Amino acid sequence: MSIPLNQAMLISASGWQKIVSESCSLEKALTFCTSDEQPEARSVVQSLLYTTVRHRAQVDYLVRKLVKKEPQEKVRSLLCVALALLLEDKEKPFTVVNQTVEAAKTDPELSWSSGFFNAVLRNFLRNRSQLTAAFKTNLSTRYNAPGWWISKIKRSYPKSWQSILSTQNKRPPLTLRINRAKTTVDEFLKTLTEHGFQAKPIGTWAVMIEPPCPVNKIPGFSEGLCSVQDAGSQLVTELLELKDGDRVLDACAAPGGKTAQLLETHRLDVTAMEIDPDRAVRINETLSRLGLTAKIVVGDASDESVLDKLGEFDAILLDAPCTASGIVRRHPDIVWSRRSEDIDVLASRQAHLLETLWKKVPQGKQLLYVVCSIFPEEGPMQIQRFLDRHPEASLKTNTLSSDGMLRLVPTENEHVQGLPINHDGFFYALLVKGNKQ
Ligand SMILES: C[S@@+](CC[C@H](N)C(=O)[O-])C[C@H]1O[C@@H](n2cnc3c(N)ncnc32)[C@H](O)[C@@H]1O
Repeated sequence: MSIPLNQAMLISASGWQKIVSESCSLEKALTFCTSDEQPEARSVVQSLLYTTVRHRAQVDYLVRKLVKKEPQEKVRSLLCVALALLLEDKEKPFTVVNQTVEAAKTDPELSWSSGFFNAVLRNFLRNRSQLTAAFKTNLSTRYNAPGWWISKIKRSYPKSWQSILSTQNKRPPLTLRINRAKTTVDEFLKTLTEHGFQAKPIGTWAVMIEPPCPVNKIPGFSEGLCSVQDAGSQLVTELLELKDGDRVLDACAAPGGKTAQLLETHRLDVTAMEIDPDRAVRINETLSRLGLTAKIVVGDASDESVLDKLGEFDAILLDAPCTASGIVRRHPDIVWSRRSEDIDVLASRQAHLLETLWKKVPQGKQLLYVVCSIFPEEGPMQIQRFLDRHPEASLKTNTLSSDGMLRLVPTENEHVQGLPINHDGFFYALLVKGNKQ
């Protein structure tokens, strides 16, 4: 390990404090408490913070049970990180206890409490089975999500809500998109095997590496032979019907994963639009590594006057801003940072984007609507309302979806013909103007 565990725990505790008391995102907390110059230390802290957020409801429950008086914020944070590490079971329990005590001793504001950590953590270890058995009696501690989130998934998916919630609380696989412009899946798998990696195909261009590893260790990554992308997110080019020479608008493009995928698939003239200038920079970074180019425009895709300056397009991709309820495996803090009111707010932004972009779709051409959400308001309900308002619009069916709407819920092993095996939650709808089927 690049830094001693006790130091990593102390740093993670400061990040955890930001997440809990300032509702800071995991990504921001990580930037706040670690530096770019120490990538290895950052990756240890990142792993500790992810572990703690994946056990958030459980560690909150344990603190309530094990500590009579609400501890000070800083004490509480280190305790949460330590309890999450014990629940994760990757380190020896007494290593975790000792390292927590060491961490407290090295911090002047915590040194008085080293005995407290020792006592609380040992108490947890003595009563572990009884305390953790209680997790199962409450849905929030069972699935590590707030009550409203669980009720929402339960109402939306009455048959599969449990499997969705438990998949959401697991670590995601490392999935790559193979760059078909430069190699093939078979060729790439061969290279991986030769370098001692375990990998398997899980979608047409999707390969999963087990166990996950830093991307700079993957052979061919820096040469652009592959990119990191969930298998569920890779279906854009299977759905949108494109040919070389087409002009495509990728309306909500940053960080450019799908822009790159479009350009790897065909010789296209792509305009990648993004409202956030900082995020737009990332499109360029994504494309440069792969040796690809697109016209990058910083602007609001729901502003007709901005769109009018861009000319005509043969196809439009709208990968709309959403609650991201489908990608909780990769961003476990989402369940805690989202509020139920966000769903309607985002659904109306999506509807506005759809309305404006639809005007730019020529007769007989397509718009592919995508969200990485599994909430019906952002998916099927959104599209049904759109179709009700637009008699000239229809859904295009395809081999992956018999009604033109593809609803992917997060799964680890579902094997439906044509779809990836292990993927996050996504929703796709392929809309066509004027061509009723
Ligand atoms: C789901 S992400 C897109 C992911 C991207 N397509 C990819 O595959 O890498 C949505 C993006 O849309 C941007 N966005 C939100 N509202 C927008 C708007 N009105 N116009 C353009 N971009 C917008 C967000 O800043 C965010 O970067």
